[in-house]
Amino acid sequence: MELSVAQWLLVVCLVAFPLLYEWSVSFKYFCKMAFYNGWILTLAILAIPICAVRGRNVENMKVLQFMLLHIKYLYGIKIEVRGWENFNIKEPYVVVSNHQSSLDLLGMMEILPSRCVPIAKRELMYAGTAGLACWLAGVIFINRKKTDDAISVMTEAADTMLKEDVRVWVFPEGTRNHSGSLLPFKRGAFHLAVQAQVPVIPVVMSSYKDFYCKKEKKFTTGKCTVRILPGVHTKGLSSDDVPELADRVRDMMIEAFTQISSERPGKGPGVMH
Ligand SMILES: CCCCCCCCCCCCCCCCC(=O)SCCNC(=O)CCNC(=O)[C@H](O)C(C)(C)COP(=O)(O)OP(=O)(O)OC[C@H]1O[C@@H](n2cnc3c(N)ncnc32)[C@H](O)[C@@H]1OP(=O)(O)O
Ligand SMILES: CCCCCCCC/C=C\CCCCCCCC(=O)OC[C@@H](O)COP(=O)(O)O
Repeated sequence: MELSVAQWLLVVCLVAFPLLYEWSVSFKYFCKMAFYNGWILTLAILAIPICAVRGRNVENMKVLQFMLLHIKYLYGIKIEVRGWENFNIKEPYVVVSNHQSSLDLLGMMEILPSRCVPIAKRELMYAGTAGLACWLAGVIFINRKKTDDAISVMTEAADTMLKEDVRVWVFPEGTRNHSGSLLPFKRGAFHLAVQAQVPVIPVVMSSYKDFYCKKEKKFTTGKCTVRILPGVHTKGLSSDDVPELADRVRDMMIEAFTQISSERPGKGPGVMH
């Protein structure tokens, strides 16, 4: 049997791809990340018409949550959640969490409370189908390059939280951080909570360094612990109290991060790049 050039190429690809995938840690990393983004963009195509029926509405976040929940199984990531009881508050609140990577979406979807929308950088709105799906689900977009704009969007959010019974999820580090600890906090989330006089609920996701490292191009299966900490009340606080509030919450989160990241013997939060 004679094979054509195209058939030879196909055979080489079919053999080479799995071999390369198994042998090269970084090839595997690129494939897994590309599939992660590609799969989310594809799921968004399905989510858009379902969400569009309701128009822009925070209830659509449930659709996205439901459609994204299976991804942890595709990647063999076990997520253990602790502190569910701390979400048992009927009123609105501000969730603040650490931000290591776009994989945080998995932990976020695992515990996302009802009627809760994340605050995201404006660039995400232009991420094709995912951006449109986020917009339809009521994600609040801020322009990080224009402080005044970002602040006025967040001030408006304080109003919306109370009027429409909405919770808000903020990454107070303001950017992804793989350093093995938490960056200094930006204060927007805490101004928001004080303006709306609602509690801040810190959420901490343990270090991914056992299974994911952007710098080493490593991405294997693994386990992540997500801890929901007790809410910190803001009743009676004013904007003068924001720096102290932000520092207090950050200290609580660093302590929890260090603890849940170093539970297995010989493991610590270490440095992840
Ligand atoms: C099925 C298909 C699915 C498809 C889609 C799937 C997706 C599903 C949805 C998931 C989406 C997830 C999205 C995650 C995305 C995460 C991100 O994008 S993180 C990046 C964006 N987030 C943030 O930046 C939040 C944190 N940032 C802040 O809080 C900042 O403070 C800021 C409000 C943005 C302003 O930042 P900056 O311009 O850098 O200025 P600062 O120095 O921080 O602040 C200046 C000054 O102003 C004070 N201040 C801040 N906020 C307020 C306020 N609301 N009111 C009054 N004053 C405020 C601040 O305290 C500073 O003053 P100070 O004296 O120095 O303290
Ligand atoms: C036609 C246009 C095609 C665009 C393709 C874009 C690919 C993006 C595909 C899927 C989007 C996945 C959604 C993941 C949501 C998580 C977002 C995220 O983690 O954003 C990072 C942001 O918090 C901090 O950004 P920086 O670390 O400051 O940077």
